[in-house]
Order: sequence, then structure tokens, then C-alpha cells
Amino acid sequence: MTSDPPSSTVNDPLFDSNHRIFSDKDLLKIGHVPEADRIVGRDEEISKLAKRLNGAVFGSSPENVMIYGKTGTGKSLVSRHVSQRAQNAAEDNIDIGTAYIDCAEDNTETQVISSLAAKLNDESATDISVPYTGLSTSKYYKLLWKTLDTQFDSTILILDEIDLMNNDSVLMKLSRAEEAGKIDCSIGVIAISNKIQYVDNLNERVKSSFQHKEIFFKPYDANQLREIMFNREDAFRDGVLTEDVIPLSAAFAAQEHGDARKAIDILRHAGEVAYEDEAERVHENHVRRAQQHAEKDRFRELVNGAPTQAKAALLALTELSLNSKDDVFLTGRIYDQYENICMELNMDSLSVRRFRDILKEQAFLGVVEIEKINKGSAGGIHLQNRLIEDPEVVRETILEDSRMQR
Ligand SMILES: Nc1ncnc2c1ncn2[C@@H]1O[C@H](COP(=O)(O)OP(=O)(O)OP(=O)(O)O)[C@@H](O)[C@H]1O
Repeated sequence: MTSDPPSSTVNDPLFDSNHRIFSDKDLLKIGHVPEADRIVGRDEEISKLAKRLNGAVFGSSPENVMIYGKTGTGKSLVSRHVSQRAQNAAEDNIDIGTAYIDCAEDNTETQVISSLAAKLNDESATDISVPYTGLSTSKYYKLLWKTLDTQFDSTILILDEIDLMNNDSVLMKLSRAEEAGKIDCSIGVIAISNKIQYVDNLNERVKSSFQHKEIFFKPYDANQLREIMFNREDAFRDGVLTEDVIPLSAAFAAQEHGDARKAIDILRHAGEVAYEDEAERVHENHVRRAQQHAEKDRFRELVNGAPTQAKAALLALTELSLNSKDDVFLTGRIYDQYENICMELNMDSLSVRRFRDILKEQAFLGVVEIEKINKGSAGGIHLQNRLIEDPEVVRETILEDSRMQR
């Protein structure tokens, strides 16, 4: 049954505060940390992490932890959840500080340390002011040490997407600070990555000072994804979701390595599509359209992130596709077109062999499809290439890069 929307306090009918579809859309935000009883299938990981941080709650040192797992498997969520709980559970005379840094945003040593200092500092309690920019790295370290010393007995620092940080000595300095007598506050680092070999590639000195335990997060299966979404069903008005919506969103996300972020994104987007359609309820077809949209976004991201030479190769294939009735082309023909484009763009062209490798990389990423054809004993093996996405969309995306405009 659909519940009546609450009465509006906005007088202008242009703005619609009585959303027909959503009642609390924030529950579907990616940064949203659900309550403990809404975290599905991660009891074991939560308890393992709690064991590692246990010391902090009783005034001794938390351990460092490295968390690995594919995207959308709940690594950030569990880390935030357990550190928040440690902070709340701390004994009366123990103060625990916690901070979360996304190294995709703060990727230099100075940015990480200044952000940590700014996030942990409570100016009214410390009288310390942390300027956003303008100080040297070593000054920011000093401010961080002072902030920690003045306020906390222990600190838990979450460094998400640590592999994107361009200077791993941060890990060494944080791990050694207490031992080196710089602070009288213990530090536990939770470093998160989806690159399983991250620690192997660290510099030996960093590796030896960043002593840590590892926790692995497995992808969710379709049942868990379903449960994660059912737990957020109250983001929608009562009765708005038809019964296939959550199972279908879960099935789509399960195909993509069990990514909860993807599942929630599809669900939210399906609601938005239904709203734009002025539908009363969210149906299966809204989920399918949301999924196609997510696919397009993913595709755009792939093409946008491609190196210039790969964009030139894709542009060549795109132009052939747009100007011909065919949609498959031999590598040699695409290469000729690619050379013309390079000339017009005043760009060096690669050898045919490297060009073939680029197309193979794009096939691996799911942008191009390559088929081998055998032209008999004299003709040998040839490769036929086809763009997977609509060439108009690909062309538009490539031309967003000003270097590709002729
Ligand atoms: N077990 C779970 N129960 C409820 N919601 C979950 C669960 N796992 C993940 N989510 C939700 O899925 C989204 C993605 O989760 P999270 O950011 O923790 O994944 P991640 O593994 O850190 O991904 P990435 O590596 O891409 O940062 C968030 O909205 C989170 O709230």
C-alpha cells in the first residue's frame, strides 16, 4: 500500500517536497554508514578488526591492519563502523580519536598529514589552528603530533585507497611516531586497498616499520546483496517497490563481482528513472534502464581514463563505424585511419604491433570486441574489431578530451 506523502511546508508548486518514490533517499547514499544491525554478512570481518583495535579501548596500542578486497565489498564501511564503536566503547578515562582519509583525494604526504591534523583537531579544546594550505610537510607533522598529544590516548586512522598515495613513507612515520618519542599517543592505521600486492611493493624500510595484520573481504553473493538492499527498503515509500526490483538489482550487481555499491546505485537510479517517468511504482523495466545507464557510465569512465594513443585508436574505429554500413573492421584498416588522425592531431603514431596491443587492451577492458578470422592457408589469421558501445556515444566521450579535437 502506498502511504500518503507528508504535508508540504513549501508553497511553490515548482518544488516537490512530497517525493512520490523516495521517503529517505539518504539511505542510498554511498557514504551512508548503516546502523550495526543493517550491516549484512560481515560479522567475522567486524570481529577480526575489533580484535586488532581492542588495545585502544583499554588504553594500550591498537595494531595496524591492512584490509584487502574488491570494490564495494564493505571495506570502508566496516572500518568506519568498528572504529566508531571502539571510540564509543572506550573506558571512561580513555580518549580515542578517529579519522578517515580517502587517498584518492588526498594523495600526497602533505595532503594526508594536513587533512589528518585538520580532522582530528578540535580547535576549541586545543587552541591549535591547522591552516588548509601554506605550511611545509614537517610543520604539518608537528601540528598533527601536537593535536594528538593534546587530545587523545589512542588514535585510529583509516587510509582508504592507500595504493593511490604517492609517498608510502607516511606509513613509516605514523607507525614510528610513538616509539620515536614524538608523541605520547598510540596510533593504529587501517590501510585499505583493492591491490592485493600493495604491501609487497612497499619500500623495505616502510615494510619493516609498518607491522600489520591482514584481513580479506570476499565479494557478496546475490543473497547478501538482496539482504543489503532489503535493509534499505525504507529509503522508498511503502509499497513503491514492486517485488522484482530488489532481486533483479542484486542479480545485476552479483554478475559484477558482488559489488554492494553497484547494487545500491542501481536501486537508487531505478527509483529516479521511475520518478522521471512519473510512474507510481518502481518496476523491473526501471531497473533494466538503471543498469544500462550504469553500464554507460562505466563505459564513459573507461574511455575518459584511456591514454591519448588509445583514444586515437578508438576514434579511428569509431569514425569507420559511423561512416560505414559495417560495424566490424580489420586491424589494418583501422590502423590507416588512426595514422590519418595522428597526422591531423600532430601526434606521433605507434607501430602496427603496438597499435594491435592497444586494441587488445581495449578488448580486455570490454570497450572493443575482437574476433579472429582465418582467411585460408594463403590469407592467414586476421583480426576483426568491433566497438561494443554505440559509436556516437564513444565519439562524444573521446571528443570531451580537448587534445582529441581537430
Ligand atoms: N555488508 C553491508 N551491509 C550493508 N551495506 C553495505 C555492506 N557492504 C557495503 N555496503 C554499502 O555498499 C556501499 C559500498 O561499500 P564500501 O564503500 O564500504 O565498499 P568498499 O569495499 O570500501 O569499496 P571501495 O574499494 O570501492 O572503496 C556503501 O554504501 C555501503 O554502505
